Amino acid sequence: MSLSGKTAIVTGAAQGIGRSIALRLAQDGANIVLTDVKTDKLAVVVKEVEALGRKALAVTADVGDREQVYAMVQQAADTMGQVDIMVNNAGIVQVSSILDATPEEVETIYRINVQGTLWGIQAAAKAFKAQGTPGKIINACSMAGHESFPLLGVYCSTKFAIRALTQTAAKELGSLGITVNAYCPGIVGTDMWDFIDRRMVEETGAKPRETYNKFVGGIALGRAETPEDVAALVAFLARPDSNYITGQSIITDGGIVYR
Ligand SMILES: NC(=O)C1=CN([C@@H]2O[C@H](COP(=O)(O)OP(=O)(O)OC[C@H]3O[C@@H](n4cnc5c(N)ncnc54)[C@H](O)[C@@H]3O)[C@@H](O)[C@H]2O)C=CC1
Ligand SMILES: CC(=O)C(C)=O
Repeated sequence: MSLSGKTAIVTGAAQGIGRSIALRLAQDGANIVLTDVKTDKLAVVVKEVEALGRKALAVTADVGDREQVYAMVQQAADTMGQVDIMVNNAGIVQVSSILDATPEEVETIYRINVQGTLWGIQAAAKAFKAQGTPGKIINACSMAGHESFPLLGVYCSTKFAIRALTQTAAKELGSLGITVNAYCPGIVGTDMWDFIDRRMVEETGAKPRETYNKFVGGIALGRAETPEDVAALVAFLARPDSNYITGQSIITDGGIVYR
């Protein structure tokens, strides 16, 4: 119960990795503010958090909209009394070649992945500062934030950007007692990978599941990552054990990308 009495905000918490992070932080004692654009699915995760004996608050918000992010963090602080941990998990993927990427696609993914993370860092850091408390900011990066992959170039560039934001925020906020780190998963079989696999079929003529299986086949530990594997790293970054770590984008991919 190392997070007992703490409040964590998790964005993109309605499903996939965000849901698992919310449940793991709740198991570790934290009350959870869950935010996403999928209101119905959020309601299910609220019940799951409450079943673990923690308080849960769902706030529908689009992380790409700065005002909505600030309002969500304020609502979290007002309802829970304080916020201590911010997990900027929400993100989307796109599959297109460098030659085919369109302005609309690029604008959308940068608005959600890059600006969404930036607004989350800003709003959380300002809340910690106003409270006069230290805090932990934890961003979703990817192994694709360390190495780029064909047809995922624009997505990878957003994750490289998140690594840069993580380093800079760590340098700027360290004197306030705020740590800023990122988790970098590998191949996690969520809706995101279903989408990547479908688009790879369209783009390359690969058979369904062929791209996913090829990536999984390259993992040193011999299996795909689970959302719970990712949540375990996030839980470490959220608890005092990681207090002397900041500015790091830590790979958890079972052995694909080595840094
Ligand atoms: N699945 C994977 O293999 C990997 C995922 N990641 C990252 O982990 C994070 C979570 O990914 P998954 O759970 O796999 O994806 P997912 O697609 O299953 O879930 C993403 C969640 O984010 C929410 N979301 C999307 N746009 C939003 C917005 N504008 N505002 C608020 N919420 C929004 C969605 O509604 C959804 O609930 C993402 O940042 C992703 O880039 C990183 C490496 C690998
Ligand atoms: C989805 C993702 O982050 C990959 C392929 O690394």
